[in-house]
Amino acid sequence: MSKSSDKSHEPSCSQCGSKGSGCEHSHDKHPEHFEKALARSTLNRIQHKFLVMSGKGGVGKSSVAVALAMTLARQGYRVGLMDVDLHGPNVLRMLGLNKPLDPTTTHLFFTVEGLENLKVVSVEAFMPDRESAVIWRGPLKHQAIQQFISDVDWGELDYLIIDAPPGTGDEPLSVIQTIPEAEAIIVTTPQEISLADVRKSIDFCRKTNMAIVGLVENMSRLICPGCGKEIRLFSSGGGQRLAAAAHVPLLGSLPFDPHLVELADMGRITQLQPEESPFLKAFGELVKGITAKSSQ
Ligand SMILES: Nc1ncnc2c1ncn2[C@@H]1O[C@H](COP(=O)(O)OP(=O)(O)OP(=O)(O)O)[C@@H](O)[C@H]1O
Repeated sequence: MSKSSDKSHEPSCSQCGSKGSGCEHSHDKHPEHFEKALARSTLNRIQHKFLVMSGKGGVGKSSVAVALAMTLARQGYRVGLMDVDLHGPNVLRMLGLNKPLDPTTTHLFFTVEGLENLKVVSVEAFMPDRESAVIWRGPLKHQAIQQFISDVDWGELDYLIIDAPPGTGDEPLSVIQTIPEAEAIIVTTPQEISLADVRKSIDFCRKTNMAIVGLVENMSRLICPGCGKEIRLFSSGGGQRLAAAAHVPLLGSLPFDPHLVELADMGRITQLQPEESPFLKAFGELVKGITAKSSQ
């Protein structure tokens, strides 16, 4: 089959299933059908979709999403990173992607120097400046998330990592509606106040039929740079207890890492190396667990 006649990647109409001009339904009258079909055609070319979420704010969702995407990309996987934390997007800042996206570009994603197999998309790229607040209600957020899928030229991907805002509101719900096969990676810190909110995230996943890949406990301990002794910053073992009680796997416990804060603040998170960063080092095992599960 010649390339030009290959319609396998063209979206098919959600009403009749025909591709391209073979469809008799009016998509001018119902553009949402076409948008949905376009999103589905894009999603069919992405193997695994993970939503990084938590009931609690500030537990390290973005850090986990970025480090996961970075580690997978370093291992040679084709990775997309999509920031749907519409009110507090941090992904571009952490990666030092400060320049506005070229408005004439058709592919609508950023690439990261040295990690050309990592594509990054964030609402921040479309705001007039980085200080502008997004003041949107649910339907607009839903539309934005759908367009992040349908309008971005993601191409073939092994993994799409989606960074969600805290809680169980519009954004994770829109992700599930747009990407029903998305699976959750839930981030918590060990203290009870965080675990209580995370139980709600687990309940959210169960009520919406979203599969849970597992739980990640972040900031579980500090490794003293002087003597190497482990210091428990918060109460210990919370992630493990919650994982056991909720019957979800504990994917890993990530240590507190001052290097991470420093480099993320400077927009140089890609300079983190597992040899110097206990946080990134712990991702070695975590990614092994995730890739093993996703290849089953
Ligand atoms: N393991 C860690 N060690 C040290 N600092 C960390 C760790 N994880 C996250 N941080 C720091 O904590 C802060 C919050 O992290 P991050 O933005 O990833 O959290 P979040 O859950 O995405 O936040 P939000 O709820 O606002 O979206 C950042 O300054 C980040 O550098």
